[in-house]
Amino acid sequence: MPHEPSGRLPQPAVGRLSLYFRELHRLNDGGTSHTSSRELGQLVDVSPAVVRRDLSAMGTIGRRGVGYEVVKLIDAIGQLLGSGVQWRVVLVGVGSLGDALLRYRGFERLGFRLTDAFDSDPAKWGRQVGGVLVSDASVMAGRLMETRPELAILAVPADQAPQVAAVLVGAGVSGILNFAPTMLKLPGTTAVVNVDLASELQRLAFSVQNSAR
Ligand SMILES: NC(=O)c1ccc[n+]([C@@H]2O[C@H](COP(=O)([O-])OP(=O)(O)OC[C@H]3O[C@@H](n4cnc5c(N)ncnc54)[C@H](O)[C@@H]3O)[C@@H](O)[C@H]2O)c1
Repeated sequence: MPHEPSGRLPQPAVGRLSLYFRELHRLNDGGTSHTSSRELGQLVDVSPAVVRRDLSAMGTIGRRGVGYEVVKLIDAIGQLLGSGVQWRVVLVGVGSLGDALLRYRGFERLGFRLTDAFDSDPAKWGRQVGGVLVSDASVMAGRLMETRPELAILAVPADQAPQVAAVLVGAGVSGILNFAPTMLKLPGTTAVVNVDLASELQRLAFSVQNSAR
């Protein structure tokens, strides 16, 4: 489970910390040991003052003339965002999107381990996708009681999403990353993040259209 202070951070700050985290990994992979609020700010397109404020809110202060130690910052942000621990993640719906997500190798390093995958299509049962076994969705509830994933990725058609989400919640899943273009009505204790790619494209088109005028 994530460390307690993350609950007190405003969502925009959590979003920025996640971006710093990504860029810090990139710097670390490239052999950079220290960074500055100016460099991090440039990488995620915010001002150095915002970077300093976000990092000091989590108790990390850069040293004048030296900056921030990349590895320590990765560790501190990882702990705060819950990536310092392993999360078990189940994926439901192994279609075009689910298949690509199962094959994506970037989740593991952030502490997200895809443990199970389920689909209602018998043609997919028994397949290994990205090293994860795809099973019959009708046995999902029972299986999840054993593997106890904390998080779920929902990649089923929109009309199927509410009932699949209800089964996930019933099996004790605490958070759902929902790719289906529909709003899920779930108990308040279940966290939901909706990723609606089409509406993001619409927002982008709107920005382009309005900045062109
Ligand atoms: N593919 C994309 O780029 C993309 C982009 C944006 C949003 N989405 C959304 O993500 C979701 C998945 O999209 P897709 O393109 O992978 O669709 P898809 O039709 O290729 O795959 C959906 C999968 O879900 C399975 N499924 C259906 N009902 C199920 C159930 N009750 N339980 C378990 N599995 C079930 C199907 O058998 C299928 O394998 C959709 O809601 C779609 O609108 C997809």
